Amino acid sequence: MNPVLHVENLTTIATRRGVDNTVVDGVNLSLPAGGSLAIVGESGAGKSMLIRSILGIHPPGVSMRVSGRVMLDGHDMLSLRGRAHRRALARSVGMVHQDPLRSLNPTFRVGTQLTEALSFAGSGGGRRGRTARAIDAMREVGFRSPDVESRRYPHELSGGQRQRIGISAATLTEPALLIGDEPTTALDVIVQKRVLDLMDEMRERTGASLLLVTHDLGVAAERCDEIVVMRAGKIVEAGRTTTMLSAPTHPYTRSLLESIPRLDGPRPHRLPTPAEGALS
Ligand SMILES: Nc1ncnc2c1ncn2[C@@H]1O[C@H](COP(=O)(O)OP(=O)(O)OP(=O)(O)O)[C@@H](O)[C@H]1O
Repeated sequence: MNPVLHVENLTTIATRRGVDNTVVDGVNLSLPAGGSLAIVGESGAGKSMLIRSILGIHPPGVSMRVSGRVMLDGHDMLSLRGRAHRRALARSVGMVHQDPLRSLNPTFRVGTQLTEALSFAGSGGGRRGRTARAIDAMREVGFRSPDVESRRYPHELSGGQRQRIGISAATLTEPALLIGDEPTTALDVIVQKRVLDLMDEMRERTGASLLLVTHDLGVAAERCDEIVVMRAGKIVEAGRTTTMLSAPTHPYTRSLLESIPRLDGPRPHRLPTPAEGALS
């Protein structure tokens, strides 16, 4: 079976104020249809830049030169431009952000945002059909009175409810790939578990594959079949979760594992920074 995402030798040079920085350095990875892959690494490792490079979404004010190959759900992403690129993203990718307020428009009711997402992805059924689908989708993510709640603005919902709308919006069009970009970092552990459970449930329902970006190796291990570990733009280790946890080969992965706080173990040490050069 073809992988839903296949990345070959992806390299990104970001230029800001005339200074070049290789933020993604020769990355290769493959995610099978229905599978789950976590990208872990400390802050600045290049996780966000990798996702941006895969999706072709560049931060404002930064020029990014991306080379290599990205096949996503049959789309040759690096060759797409303009409307074709936006359509491919809308059809094939759903994204859950750390802060759902970033992805929701504060000036539109949440129900309208869901129907607009359906419309943009080319979903049929007319206006009425799309509204009914949006209401159903809200019910699927646990809203009890979606007729009423769909008329609320994002700021009128709680943080947990907004994240549920975020997950609903990301899975509504049944994309082949669901990306969680630190989706639970800002949440307490109880809500964190609920959000991750809901993402798993929606994946089961739609058959989507999961690419989970996290600095939390514990979350990665619990939710994903495979893990890649990034450091300074490169993948330093990749493999099945069980293998990596029981027999990590790279010193950096071992340090990440040792830095997970445990109730029964010694207090973890701070990881050395790349500049300290203790690991390579
Ligand atoms: N807008 C930008 N312009 C230029 N370089 C950037 C920009 N954003 C990040 N970088 C650089 O890209 C590299 C990778 O950063 P990135 O944000 O991808 O790391 P990350 O692993 O996602 O970290 P975090 O977990 O903190 O989000 C870093 O060296 C960073 O300084």
